[in-house]
This record gives sequence, structure tokens and C-alpha cells, in this order.
Amino acid sequence: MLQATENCYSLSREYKPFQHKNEVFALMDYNIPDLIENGSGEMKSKMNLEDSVDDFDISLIQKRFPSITLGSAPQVDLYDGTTSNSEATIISATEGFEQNFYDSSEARQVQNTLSEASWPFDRSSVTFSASRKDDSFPLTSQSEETLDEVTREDSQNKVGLQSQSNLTLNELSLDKSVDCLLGLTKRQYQLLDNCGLHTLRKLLHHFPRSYANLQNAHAKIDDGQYLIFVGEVLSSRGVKASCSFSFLEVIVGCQIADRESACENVTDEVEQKKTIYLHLKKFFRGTRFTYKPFLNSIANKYQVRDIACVSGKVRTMRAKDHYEMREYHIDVLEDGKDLSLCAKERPYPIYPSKGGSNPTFLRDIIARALHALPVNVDPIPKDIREEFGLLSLHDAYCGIHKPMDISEADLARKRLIFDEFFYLQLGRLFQMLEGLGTQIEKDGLLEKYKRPENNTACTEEWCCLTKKILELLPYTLTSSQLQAVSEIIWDLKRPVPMNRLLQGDVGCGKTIVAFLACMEVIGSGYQAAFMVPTELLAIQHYEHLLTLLENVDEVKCKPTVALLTGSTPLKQSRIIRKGIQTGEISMVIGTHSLIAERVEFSALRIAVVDEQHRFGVIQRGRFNSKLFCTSSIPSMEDAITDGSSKSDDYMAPHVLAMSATPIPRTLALALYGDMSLTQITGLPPGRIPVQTYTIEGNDKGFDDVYKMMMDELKDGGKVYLVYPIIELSEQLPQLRAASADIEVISDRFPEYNCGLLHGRMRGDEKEETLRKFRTGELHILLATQVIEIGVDVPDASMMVVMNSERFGMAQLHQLRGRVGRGTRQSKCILIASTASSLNRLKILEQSTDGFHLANMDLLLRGPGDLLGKKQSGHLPEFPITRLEVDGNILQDAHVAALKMLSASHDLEKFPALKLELGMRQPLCLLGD
Ligand SMILES: Nc1ncnc2c1ncn2[C@@H]1O[C@H](COP(=O)(O)OP(=O)(O)OP(=O)(O)O)[C@@H](O)[C@H]1O
Repeated sequence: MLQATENCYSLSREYKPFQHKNEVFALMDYNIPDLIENGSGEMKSKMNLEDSVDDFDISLIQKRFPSITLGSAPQVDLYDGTTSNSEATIISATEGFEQNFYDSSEARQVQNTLSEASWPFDRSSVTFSASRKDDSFPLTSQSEETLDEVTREDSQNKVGLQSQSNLTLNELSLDKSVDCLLGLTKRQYQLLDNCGLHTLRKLLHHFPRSYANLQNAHAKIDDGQYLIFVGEVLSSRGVKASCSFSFLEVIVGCQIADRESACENVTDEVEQKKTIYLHLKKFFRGTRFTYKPFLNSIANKYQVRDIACVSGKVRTMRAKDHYEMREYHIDVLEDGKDLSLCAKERPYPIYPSKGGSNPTFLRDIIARALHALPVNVDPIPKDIREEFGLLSLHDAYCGIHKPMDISEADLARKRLIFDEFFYLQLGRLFQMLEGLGTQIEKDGLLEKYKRPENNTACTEEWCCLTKKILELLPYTLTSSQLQAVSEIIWDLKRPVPMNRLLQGDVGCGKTIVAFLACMEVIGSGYQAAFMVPTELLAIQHYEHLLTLLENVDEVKCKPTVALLTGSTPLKQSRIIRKGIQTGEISMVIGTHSLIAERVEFSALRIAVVDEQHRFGVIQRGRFNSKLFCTSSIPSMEDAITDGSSKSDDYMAPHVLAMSATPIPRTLALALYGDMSLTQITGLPPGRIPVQTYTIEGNDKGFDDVYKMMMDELKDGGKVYLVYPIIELSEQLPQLRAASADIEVISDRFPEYNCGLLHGRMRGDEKEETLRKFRTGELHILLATQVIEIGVDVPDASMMVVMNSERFGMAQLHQLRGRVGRGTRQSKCILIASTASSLNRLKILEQSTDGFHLANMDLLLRGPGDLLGKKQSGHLPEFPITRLEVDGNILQDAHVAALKMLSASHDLEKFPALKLELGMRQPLCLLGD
């Protein structure tokens, strides 16, 4: 684990799986992998991150982010979930909006005139702090500000959740161009524009990546160190050294811990302090810089007894406790009259640089933007804020950028995270509502989400066809499967389109549950579509369903099922499309060709999307926009025996999404906040848990594995060998490749047949290979991760995964799920390239619970790695949020979004909120 920091609040994402969810660290935008990711190749390789998260060489990070200094003080957590809103220190409100904004061209003109009069060069070319008490930003007194805030808050209060009718121009202020900031030069504007910070919102969303602790507790100061101090300006002078050379010297005195004398005087419990003197020097070459007015003006920027925060590189001087700083930044703390108060707790924001503009410049501009920010900038009504313990948006921006203490930064962060989740949930639900026709549908939908307990109602009124299939199954459904079917059928009978996610661990039997849902719809005279991500899976499901239907004797009610994939010959696909259009085909299974423009349904009532995360929201939504039904299929009407209602004019089809990757609840909500959830817990009876072994991939390791394989094959088992790549790679010579290994394995097991399966093969080749493996013609299948999803060969009994450290934990669990699907005791062997990567894999040895492993993966590797590139691509960017730890805020945001939409379906009562939602994500119908 990382060492604690002394002068910088915690550096790391904490790798404690069971840590309190609410506990987040101050590092705002970076975590260790990010730091390394962004760092040099040398750094990455030195840290060997992939192998072990525990073995960081922290000094490398320090080298990259020199402001981070290390010591032994305990880590400071941002919050522990106990801080309430009332404990927040209210940040002083700033002066009114109008005072800070005025015509920008005029502003620049005035500013340019001012700058040119007093400065012989552009302000941005020097590194003086611009956040100095600037005449152009006169602050109102604290009491005035508070009064102002109270008045504003009061008037907002009256509006509350009822409506938000008083939309003023201020609501647009976040998206104003930064050129409305007072005193911004053209050049500064250009700089901000170039790095994408052209609006106040963009600027204010450039969050500090960390906070430095200004306690001056440096144990030992070494030459060349980059440190941060807070201290008192002792003198400031501009000196003409020659006719063309001058310099500015500011001396700042700082109190730091005196460890030396403390050591000598061990009995003294009071901490010893001493003063050190920092000589900040800036040199100017050129005659024009030697004029007295210039020298006076730069020296006067710093007044004796000003409290300033100084950061930079120190060089020891000859005199004891004197240090020179030539590369430095100095910030005069505006409210820093009392050194002890300032230095005590105040976190100092450290910004990441952006697009070439330096953090100092950004800090200054952000401070100006905060001054200009109107107090009533918040689109979220006050009662919602109070209910969820949130700071106002204005306070949150101040709190994140200029916190008085770390708890304020924490509350600010909480509010900003809330916003990220809130608008995501609001947007998704808003889109859902927009897609619905009637008020009743909308109310029904919101009610459903608001009371998830109502969503678990079950019904036993199944139609004849469903009951028939159930009777014909070669096994009995588990109680969890039965519950899932009942829940879904209950939902199918409601006048609101279902949008449900069916989740369950690998091999728990989701497919049959979805089939039964389809049968229910077909039995009521409508059509069903079943969309899967791969052709292999489509064929497998198709064959599975045909086998199930084989025994349905009554021809009349036997559904006609078709398979439609990218490889379906043109002529055949035309016939199938026609059948779908006329209603002759009651169910179609296929890949994304099902949502192609040309496919039209006669009466689609349910769309099942298997491995839902492999499809985007838009793809999922396509079913909504193109597939409406007007009435049931005439040909099926005779088959309807239970008199279900058919009066469903233009209702969007029900959507049942399935996910085989167990996704932690947080993530599920972030990805599918607009869905109800059905879970299948437990596996069908008779399953014996797969025995998992982790083995280091050296010669001895492979000998052992081959021996185990031989035993398994002799015993009548079938073996999967899983490889990370198809062909050998020059860049990654340590990786074993499937096609390169086929000879090796065939030679090693001459009496057994080996086959190859990978993504570059044609669809029919893949199917043929899998068929041979299923029927026993092949005994060993060398495959890539194509088999990860859905492949079901119940008597496959052993899996060996090569270079398994290359796979995520959830992915390995999925792969492992390909074995142990029958009644035979199965094994899974995870071969690791190095001994150090065995640790992470051992978690799989100990657990076969997919949800537990997915949680671990989320904590260890983050959502990107857990979900894979494609799926995580459907997650919006969360600049400040860590999904893995901020789940509880997401839950709150979901509830808050429901409240807002219940109060106003179209958000017309909350114009500011609607406007904000529109700014954050374009509002459009799903599938558009
Ligand atoms: N109740 C049951 N009893 C016995 N076997 C069952 C039961 N339900 C399903 N099965 C069988 O279990 C195997 C796995 O089912 P299925 O393919 O539906 O799993 P899944 O949940 O889709 O898993 P994956 O996500 O791995 O594809 C199949 O062979 C299926 O026939």
C-alpha cells in the first residue's frame, strides 16, 4: 500500500475492498494508475503496475508531481459519510453578478489600457500571482454577502420543488464565455480558449487534482526539493543590479517543525518550531526593467505581513535556514491575516496543467471565475438539496477550488459527484418518458422506479404456450428462475413498456427464463425478437429453442422461429424479413441485423437483448423507435386461449435485457438507471463448483498442467485452452497464441483431436468447430476469448487459461463459467506468466461468486477494466466521480431525479434544470 503523505492529502485510490463506501480521498482527478498511465514509459515499467499494485515506487510519482512530498503522517480521508450539510463551512458569497460581468470588449479595452500604462510587458509573461488582492475585484464584507445569500436563498425557497418559474439570465451564466471575466487580457483569453476552457463551466470544472496541506511540517529540507510553504512576507524589493539587469526579491518567513532540536530535547513534548527564510528571486534583463517605477510596482505587489503560500524548488543558501527559490509561485492568501489559522488546516489546491497553460495561471483565473459566479446559479431546487444534504452549486464550486478545510472540499466534491450522477439519471429517465405516449404510461413508469418493491410482484397467470413449454423442459426450473419468469410476465401484462435487466451469474439459466417470456408474448398473439452479440450465440440459442419446441404437438400454437444474422444468405433473409412483416414468423433470433432499417415487424411485443452491455443505449432503443405494434397477429389469434387483452395501440415493445457479467449494483444503475432489475440467484441443482487452481507458467507448471489435462481426457472429459491472442506477437513475446500452439498441443496429445476457434474465422467455420467439440469429435479446443460469451457445452470439464493475468477478474469468471455447466466435477487452471501476478488470481481460487468478483474487479481495476472497452464506452465520463466508491451518491441521485420528474414529466416546471440537462446532454429520443 502507498505510504502516507505528509504535505499532501492522500495520493492513492485505496485498495481496500471492504472500505466504507463513503470514504473517498482527496486526490481529485488522479489515482495511481492514472498517474502512471500519464507518466513516462520508464515510470510505467519501473512500477510494473500490472503485476502488483502494492509495489509502487512512490518516489517516481513524486518526481513527476514534484509538489507531492512524502512523510509519515497518517492519510487524510476526504470524508467518512458522517459529515452533514450543516457542518459545512459556508463560503463567503461573492459580490453580485452584475458587478463582475460587463461588456467584455469594454473590459478588455480598459484592462489593456491599464496594463499598458503600468506594465511594460504583458502580464501573462510574468509569473506573479494574479490572485493578489486586486482592485478590480473589490470584495463585499462578510455580513453583506451572507445577507445577500440569505435573501436569494429565501426567494429560491419559495419556488422549491413546486416550480422554478423565475428563470433569470443568471441560469445561463455558467455557459458564458470566459471573456466576460473582468480583467482578462486577449492573450489570456486565447490561452484558455486553446486549452478548451472557454466557458465558466469548463473553467470551474477544471478541478484540483489534489490538495496540499500547508502545515509546513517539513522534516528536512534538501537542495532541489519542490516544496510548499505558507508564511509571512518579511520584505519585498525591486533592485537595479546594473544598467540592464534587475531583480525582484521577496523574503518570506515560514515556521516549520524543528526536528533537530526536538531530538536533542527528547523530554520536551511541545513541538519545536523554527523560522526559515525563503528568498524568492526573479530576474529581469533589459534596460526597461531597471526603471524605478517598474521596480516599485513589482515590489509593491507584496506587502510586509502579507500571508502567502509559496511553492517551488528550494536551494540552500550559505546562511543557515535561508533558502533561495528561483522557480516559484507565490499566492497571497486573501483572507490570510492570521498565519496560524492559514497554515493550520487550509488545503491548497493543486491543479493539473491543461493544454500547455500552467497550473498557476489556471488557479488565478479560476479564482476570478469564482468571484464572478452568481450565488443563485443552482438549477437544483433548494428542497432537493436539503433532502440530500447537498451544498448549493455556488458553494460547491467555491468549496472545491478554495476550501477552508478538507471537510468543505469533501462536501463540495459530494455535490459535484451528485450532479454528475443526477443529470445522467435525469437524462435517461427523461428520455424514457419522452418515448411514452400517454400520461398514464408515464405515471406508471415513474411509479415503477419509485417503488422497486412493487416491481417484484409475480403472477402465475401464464398463457398456455408458456405452461406447455415449461412442462416439456427436461429439468425443473429453480425457484429463483420461476420467480424471475413470474416477475417478467407480471410486467408484460402491464400497460407500460417493460424495461428490465435480467442478471445472473454464469450458467444460472437465464436463457430459458427469456425464452419463456417470449413464449408468453407469442402465446398472446404477438411477436418476439431475441438479439445476441455474436452469430455463434444466435445459432446456439436458435438450435436450443428448436429442440425445446420439437415436442410441442399442437401445430396451431407452435411458434415459427427464424434465425437472422449477417451470414444469412440474401434470398433467405428476404423471405425471413417478409415473414416477420406479415406475422408468419412469431419469433426471430439474430444478431444486430435485427435492428437494421429493413426489418419491420407486424406486432412486436418483446425485444430480448442478450449480453446487453455489448449493445449501446441507442441500439437498444432502436427497438423502441421502429417496432411498434398496432394489433396482434391474425394468424396467431386462434391460438390465444387465455383471452389476453389486445387493445395495445402503438405501445413500444417491452425490452428484456440480459447480462451475464455480474455488474455491481452501482454500475448497473449508472449504466442502466432506467431499468428494473430481476436477478437469478443461485445455480441449477447438481452443479458442482469448479475447482480453480493458479499455476505459474514455468516449465514445471506446464508439465503439471499437461498431466492434469491427460488425466481429464483419459477420464472422458473435454478441455478448453484459452489464449489471449491468435498469432504470436513480436511486441508481446511472452504471450502464448492459439494458432501457434495447435501443433504443440496436437503433438503432446496425439491420441486426441484438437480444434481451433477464434474471432477471425468465418461464422460457419466457428459453428462447425463448436459443433464438433459439442459432439465429441474434438477433445481439445484451443480458443481465444470468443468463447467467453454464452458458449454452452455442458460436458466440457476442464479449462486452462494461458497468460491469465491479461484478463480481468470478471472476464476470467465468465470464461470459467464455460465449464462446470453439467454434472461433472470441472477444473479451471489459471496460468500466470509471473509469480507476482498469482496473488490477484488467487481471489478466483477462493470465490465462485460472480458478484463478489465483479466488486473486487471494480475496486481493483475500475469500471473501464471491469466492463471492457466497449461496455465502459457506454458510461459517460465522470470527471470527478469514482464509480467504485461513490455508489451511495448515485442511489441518491437516482431518487432525486425520479422526484423531479414526478413533479413535472417534461421538466417544464423546472426550466433551469431543463436548460442545464440540455447543456449537459442533448435531449433526444432513444434510437434517434
Ligand atoms: N433449472 C435448471 N436445471 C438444470 N439445468 C438447467 C436449468 N436451467 C438451465 N439449465 C441448463 O444450464 C445451462 C446453462 O444455462 P444458460 O445457458 O441459460 O445459462 P446462462 O445464464 O445464459 O449462462 P451464461 O451467461 O454463461 O450464458 C444450460 O445447459 C441449460 O440447459
